[in-house]
Order: sequence, then structure tokens, then C-alpha cells
Amino acid sequence: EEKPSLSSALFAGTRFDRKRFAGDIARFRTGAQPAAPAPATPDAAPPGPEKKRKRKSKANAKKNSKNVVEGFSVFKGAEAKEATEESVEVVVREDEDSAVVRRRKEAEREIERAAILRKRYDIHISGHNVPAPLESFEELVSRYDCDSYLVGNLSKLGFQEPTPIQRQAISILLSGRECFACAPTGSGKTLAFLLPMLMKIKPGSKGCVKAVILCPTRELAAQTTRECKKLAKGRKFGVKLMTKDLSQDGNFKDMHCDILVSTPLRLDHAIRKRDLDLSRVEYLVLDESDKLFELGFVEVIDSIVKACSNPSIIRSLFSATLPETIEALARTIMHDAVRIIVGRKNSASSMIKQKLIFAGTERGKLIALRQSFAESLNPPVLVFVQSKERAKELYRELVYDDIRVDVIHGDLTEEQRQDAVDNLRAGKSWVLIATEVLARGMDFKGVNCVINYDFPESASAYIHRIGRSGRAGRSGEAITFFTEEDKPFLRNIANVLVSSGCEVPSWMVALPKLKSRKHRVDRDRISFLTDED
Ligand SMILES: Nc1ncnc2c1ncn2[C@@H]1O[C@H](COP(=O)(O)OP(=O)(O)OP(=O)(O)O)[C@@H](O)[C@H]1O
Repeated sequence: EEKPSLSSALFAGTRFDRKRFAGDIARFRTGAQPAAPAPATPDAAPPGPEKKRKRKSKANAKKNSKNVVEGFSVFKGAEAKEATEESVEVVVREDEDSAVVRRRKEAEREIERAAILRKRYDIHISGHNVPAPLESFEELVSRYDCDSYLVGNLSKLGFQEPTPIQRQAISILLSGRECFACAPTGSGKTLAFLLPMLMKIKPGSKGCVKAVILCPTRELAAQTTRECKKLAKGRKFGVKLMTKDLSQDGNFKDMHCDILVSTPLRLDHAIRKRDLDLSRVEYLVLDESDKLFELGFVEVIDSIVKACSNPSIIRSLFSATLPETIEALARTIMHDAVRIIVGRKNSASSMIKQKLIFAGTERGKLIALRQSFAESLNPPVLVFVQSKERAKELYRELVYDDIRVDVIHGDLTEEQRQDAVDNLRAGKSWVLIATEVLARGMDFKGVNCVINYDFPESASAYIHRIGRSGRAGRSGEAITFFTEEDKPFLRNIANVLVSSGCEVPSWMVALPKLKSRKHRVDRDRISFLTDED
């Protein structure tokens, strides 16, 4: 997929010091001298400095001969002087040539090193002159002059080695390139965009937002803000979460906010109604980018992108799923972006053991769920349903059982939603029933099991939901119930299982392909209990 070109072949994987090699750049540009002349000698070895010197001296002797009168040189002194100058020039040029050869070899070694690292970490890229992935976090200091406080914070957070997406995305963003990145759930994408951001921007003064991170849900925005604060500890960065109050009444001119984390609608509101100025934003991140576009926010995102009008802005898109349509849309807003895929595009994390269970009917699902809890309940567990009504219904059923269950959906207040998340994190609840609001990006330490009580509406919804477990190298389990009504839609999900090495009955993958990728079923009620029961 990588498109080779002269410049990418020469410089891909290298950190190219443009100032230092300005002379060489000029030569490549004019095309005056190919960087790597094909050796004409039969032994095909590039001429060494000694050989070259002799060849050039002969040429000079020929050239100088026109100044010589037979038997006597009329310009003896001048000639001698000129000859000296010429030889100085020759030596200088030879030095330059050998420097070019040396640099070419260095560049080739760099390309090789980068290719080996990419192969080792299953990183696939497309784009020109892509910098090599990081070998370690120490390289942040040796190669990119990273402040010691940041490296200290990384080690305090227990991050010893970069994950594959961090290795490649960090070097790309630090080299000032835009990127769109697709890497499995739980593989550390957040740090991949936070770290370069904190390295590049400086803590500043009031009224000047330097970085914006867009997230599809408030919970994810809150989580990202917290992660950013942890990583920035020790420096006076203003890291702000766009709350409802801030979006409606915030006085952004008097606020110290270097990094702003928001959902799209709140940010758009603040831009239009609170005069939030984003013209000096240097970094814009669209996290869970496919979801952002999918939510019907294309116009809102477009206006946010336009509000971030700094011409040298660096934009990046991150997600575990990147459909072609979104990629095409993203390309329209980015320039010379690098595309990074870790592992296989649009696939589930390999750390999750996935199972599909036929439960027959809605009633069968409730029985299967209770049975599964009775057999083994290994909290924390997330149970996904397809709507807030169904979340409330399932909660009413389970709240009487002998398990600590909680629920989260869009009808709750922001505080109630945050409490539900915090309770699961603190172990106060064991089972959290959730709608799609929790499917994206949420990082709960050690979620052992995700249960898709309602069959997910698409393969990407499935990948994100089950990706709440099996994070940061830990293993996880995902159980998906299906009924007769879901059977026609099994194929897409079964294919995800197959591509991550899980077994499925062959009839599932042999099911006919459906035109629509989305699957929304009108289901029978889960429970006939009411709020008063
Ligand atoms: N280099 C690292 N070493 C160890 N753990 C890490 C490293 N980087 C990130 N983590 C941890 O991995 C977990 C998952 O990271 P993160 O939430 O960024 O995943 P993600 O790729 O954004 O997932 P999703 O696609 O679900 O949003 C977090 O708990 C984070 O602290």
C-alpha cells in the first residue's frame, strides 16, 4: 500500500534535518545530481574517494591544458594558483559526495530499521516520508528532546513500553504530520495523541486554546480529560472539560485553557454563543472519529474544523474502526496525512474470547443471563442493550436479584451517569447495564466480561462494545445472545469472530450477505414489571 517515490525511498523512516541538509535538498529539487548515481564501473561498486580523486584530476589536467603554451607556461603563477583552487574545490566536492553517499546509506539503514519495527509490531502505513516508529519511550528524549517531567509521569503511570499505535502515531505527530489511525480497542490510542500534544504545546495564558480533543460522549470526554491531567502533572497546563455550564455560560476570554476536551455539540454551541476563539489551536484530535461523523454531526464537525483556522494546525483521527466512507471524508479535511493501521483494519482485539449464544426468544435471553450469572459472576461485567427503555426494563428485572446492578443511559442526568461509571470503577456495582453511550472508548480496568444482551446493530458497534474488556494486554470475554430475529444478521458478526481466530459454526458465515449494514430489531419487551412493582 505504501507508494514508493524517490523522496520516500530515500527518506522514509528517517528524521531529516532540513536545515542541515539544505544544500542536498536544493540539489534533489533541481534534479542536478541524482543522489545515488548508478555506478558505471563493471564491478558496480561506488567509486571510493581515492578513485574519484584520480578521475577528477585527469579531467582537470585536460581542462587546464588550454592555458599552457608549448614548453612554457605564460601564466605560471596564476595557473598554479588556479590549480590549487581547483583541487580545493575538488576535495570539497568529493567530501560532499561522500557525505551524500554516507547519508544515503544512513537513510537506507533507517528505512530497514523502520520496516523491521513495523513488521514486528504489525503496523501498516501509507503516506510519504513516514518517520520510523519509536523503539522505546527513552527515544522521546534522545530523538525528540522530551521534557523529563513527561517521561517521569509515564513511568509513574506504569507505562514502560509504547504500544504499537503509540510507537508509530507519536513519531508521526511529533514530526508535524497529520494522521488517521486505526488500532484495536484498549491498545492505548489516548496516550498516542496526548503525548505529542503535551510535548509540542506550551502552557500559556488566558483566552488561548491550543489543543482541542473531540469525543462522541460526555463520559469519554471526562475520562480523556482525567487522563490528560494525569499525564500533564507537574506543568501548568490548563486542561478543561466542556461541561454543559461551561458551554452555555463560559467566559473563555478570561479562562486559562490550553487543552479543551468536548463533545461536538457543546463545542459548537460555545463557538457560536460564547465567542470561543479556536483560531490558535495547534492540535485537533477527533477521537472515535467514525462515531463522530456517524452521529450526524458532519456539519457540526465541519464548522469546528473551520473554526480551528490556524494554517499550521495538526489534525488527527483515531478509532478502532475506520470505514472507507469516513476515511474518504477525513481525507477531504487533511493534508498529506499518514494512514496507520495496527493489526487488521476493523477487527476485534485478539485478547477477547468471543462466544455467540442462541437464546431463541427474548424470554430465553433473560433466562440465559440469569443462568450465566448463577454459574459464574466475575465482576465487573457490562451488559449492553439497544435502547434506554430496554436498559430500564432489564434493570427493573435484575435489581431484585442478589447481585449489585446499576444502569446507565441517556435519560439520566450527567451526575447520575458519572456516578454509575464511578460505582463500577470502585467495585460498588458488579453489573452495569448500558446503552451504546458506554460502548466507545470507556476504559474500565479489568472488565472481565461483556454481554451483548441485545445483538449489536453493526460489526463496528460489536467491536467497540466487546472492546470494553480485554484492554491493555489483559484477557477478556464477550458473550453475544441472538434470537431467531437476529439470525439473518449473524454473518457480519460471525466474520469478526472468524478474523480474530474464534470458532463459529460454518452456516453462520455462509448466510447471505445483507445490503444494509445496520440491524435494528423491534423486540418483545424484556420485562412486564413496571416502575411501581
Ligand atoms: N504504553 C502503555 N503501557 C501499558 N498500559 C498502557 C499503555 N498505554 C496505555 N495503556 C493503558 O491501556 C488502557 C487502554 O488505553 P486506551 O483507553 O487509550 O485505549 P484505546 O486504544 O483508546 O481504546 P478504545 O478504542 O476502546 O478507545 C488504559 O488503561 C491505559 O492506561
